[in-house]
Amino acid sequence: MSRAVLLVNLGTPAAPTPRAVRRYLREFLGDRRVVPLPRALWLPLLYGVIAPLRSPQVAKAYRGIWMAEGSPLAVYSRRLAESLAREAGLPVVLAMRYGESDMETAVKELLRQGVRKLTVIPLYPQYSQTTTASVFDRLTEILARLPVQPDFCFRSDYHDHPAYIEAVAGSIRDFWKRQGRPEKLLLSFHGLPEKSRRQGDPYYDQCVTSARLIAEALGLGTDDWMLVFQSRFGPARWLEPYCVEILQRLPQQGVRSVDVVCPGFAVDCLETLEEIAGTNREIFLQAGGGRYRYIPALNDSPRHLALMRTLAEERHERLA
Ligand SMILES: C=CC1=C(C)c2cc3[nH]c(cc4nc(cc5[nH]c(cc1n2)c(C)c5CCC(=O)O)C(CCC(=O)O)=C4C)c(C)c3C=C
Ligand SMILES: [Fe+2]
Ligand SMILES: [Fe+2]
Repeated sequence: MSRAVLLVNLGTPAAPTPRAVRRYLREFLGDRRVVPLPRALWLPLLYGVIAPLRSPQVAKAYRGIWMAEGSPLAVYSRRLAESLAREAGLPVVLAMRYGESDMETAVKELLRQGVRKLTVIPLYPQYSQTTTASVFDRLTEILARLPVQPDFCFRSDYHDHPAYIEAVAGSIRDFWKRQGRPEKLLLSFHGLPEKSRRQGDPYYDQCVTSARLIAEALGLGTDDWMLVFQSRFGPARWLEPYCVEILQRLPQQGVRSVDVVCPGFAVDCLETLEEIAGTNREIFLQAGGGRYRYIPALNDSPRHLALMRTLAEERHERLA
């Protein structure tokens, strides 16, 4: 029986224009897993206020990071999938949860090619109901409508996998070898409403574990690093500490140089390139900081490729 790997990432607007961003935000923020408010309350607000008001400003942010081949999230995800296909010697398909390269087309195409054993790897190292669970829901929704279903293995998370910890720690080590160490390393993860954590989402705990394991692998002391959360959305309380607040405070505490790494992002995207590498640098320097560096995501590096191979092969063994 033929095997294949399906990598799934979040998805991104088709173009850095208000129109394309509006369409993307409607689909993404219209997902109940992302915003679990009553539809009758949320959809009019999303369609009537949030998407129209937010789109022009977010499109401008995308324009600042757009690459010749497209949105960084799509470009790096595609390159990673292509390299994995070459190295692993089996079909690897990339799909997106929202927007172009939809999951349904990808799954149907693999089945048409005779694939009967499918390893699904959402490109989210830490599980959350807003990301991983939404991919699972969509996958099973697609399979539920098919006459024949493949065996499938679903990688719910890899937050403490030694190959993941080593890939991230190794890339930080490489960076420091070339450019020297900072006074403090910030490990910044995408935020989530605090309420999700209270309701049992394991995301926060997994971020804490990943951060601790990465710091341990680097041999860092407690004062050398800090876990923070970025990309807050809306007025509710999100996971703390907020990255922006820490960056404002650190210079007052005598910390002049920081490096920021985002281990929860498999590839660079709007939230790392525009927010962390762009806006937050200005915030730190304005607050009196001296040197601010962003350490890139794993992207299509050999380290990321090795990690993906390990994850793909482990799952295949179980299915064999
Ligand atoms: C309720 C809102 C949001 C939740 C919850 C959320 C969780 C979440 N998101 C990621 C990863 C990414 N998010 C990205 C962009 C993005 N996220 C939100 C909102 C929520 N995210 C919005 C509205 C946007 C779009 C930009 C904006 O309008 O500010 C991206 C980048 C996409 C890209 O095209 O580059 C990623 C990646 C995780 C991991 C997560 C929960 C853990
Ligand atoms: Fe997000
Ligand atoms: Fe953002």
